[in-house]
Amino acid sequence: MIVYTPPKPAETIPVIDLGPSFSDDMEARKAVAWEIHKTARDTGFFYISNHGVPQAMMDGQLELAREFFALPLVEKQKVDAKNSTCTRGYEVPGLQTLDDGSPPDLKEGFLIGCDLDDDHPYVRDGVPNCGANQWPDQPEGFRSRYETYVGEMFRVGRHLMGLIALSLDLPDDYFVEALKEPLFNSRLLRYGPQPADAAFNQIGAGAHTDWGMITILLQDSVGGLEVENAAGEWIAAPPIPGTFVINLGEMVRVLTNGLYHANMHRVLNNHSGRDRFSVPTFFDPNYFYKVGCAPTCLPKSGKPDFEETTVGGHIAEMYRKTYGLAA
Ligand SMILES: O=C(O)CCC(=O)C(=O)O
Ligand SMILES: [Fe+2]
Repeated sequence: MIVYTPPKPAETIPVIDLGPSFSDDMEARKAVAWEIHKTARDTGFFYISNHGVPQAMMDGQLELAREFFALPLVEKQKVDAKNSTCTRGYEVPGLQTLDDGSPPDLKEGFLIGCDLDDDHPYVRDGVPNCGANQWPDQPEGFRSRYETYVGEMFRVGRHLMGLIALSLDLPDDYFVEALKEPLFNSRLLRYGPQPADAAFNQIGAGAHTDWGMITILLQDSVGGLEVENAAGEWIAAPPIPGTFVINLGEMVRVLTNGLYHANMHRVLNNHSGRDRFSVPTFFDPNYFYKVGCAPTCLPKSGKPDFEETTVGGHIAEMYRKTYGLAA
C-alpha cells in the first residue's frame, strides 16, 4: 500500500509544443524530440499542445463520458465488463485496484480495446485480453463517436512514438512496422468527489505506473491527477486547456534500459465538489511485439538490465492482477 500524502503544486511537468514536430525540417523535429528526451529522463510526464486534435473533438469525448455515466445503472449494466472475456465494457466503481494492497479505486469506468471478433486468430487461440468490445445503444452514436476519437489517438500515438525514436537517436520510422496494428485500450472515467467515508487510503485511482509504452490522457477542468516526480515528491498535474497529458509506461523503461522513467501517478478528486471525467488512451505496439533495449540505449556491458517483454502478455497480466483475476 502507498499511504496517501498531500501533493505539492506542479513545478516540473512541462508543456511541449508539438507544432514544429509536424514540419519537414528534421532539425525542428529533433528539437521537439530533445524536449521529450529531457522530461522523459526526469518526470516521464509532459503535456502536449498544438497536437492537431480539434478542441471540439476533445470536448465531445468528455461529453460522451458525461452522457454515458449519466445513464441509469440498468442501462450501463447491459454492457457490464463482467460479461466480457476480456474485461471490456462498463466497470462499476471499485472494480479495479491499481495500487496493490490499497482498497479498490473509487472510479467508474468504461473500457474498449482492439475490437476482434470470434473468428480472429487471436480470439480463436485464446490469446489473453483479446476479443470484442461491448458497445452500448445509448448515448446516440456512442460507438462511432468513440471510434473517431480513437482514430485521432492513433495519429497522435504514432507521431509521438516517432518523436520518442528520434529522442533516442533512432530513425524516426523505428516503430512504424510495430505500430501498423497498434494494441490499444481506451477508457472513459468518472471520479465522484472524494467521499468522506472512503476507507483509509482509498482514492479515485491508486498510485500506479502505466504498463505499456505511452498514455494519452484527456482530462476535464476539475483536476486531481498527481504525479511522483524525480525527487520522489507528489506534484499536481492540473488541467491545462487544449492539452493532453502524456506519460510513459513500463515498456519505455525496458526500451531505454531505465533511462526514461515510467512515473507513479494517482487521482484524488478532493476539492471540486463535482464529478471529474477523463479519458486515458493506452497506445502500444502490436500484441506480440517484443520490447527489448534499443541499440542506442545498451549499456557498455552489452547486457540490458531489463528482460525483453511481449507488450500484450505484460498488459494482459496486469489487467488480471488489478482486477483481482490473477491466478
Ligand atoms: O484519470 C486520470 O487522470 C488518470 C487515469 C490513469 O492514470 C489510468 O487510468 O492509468
Ligand atoms: Fe495511469
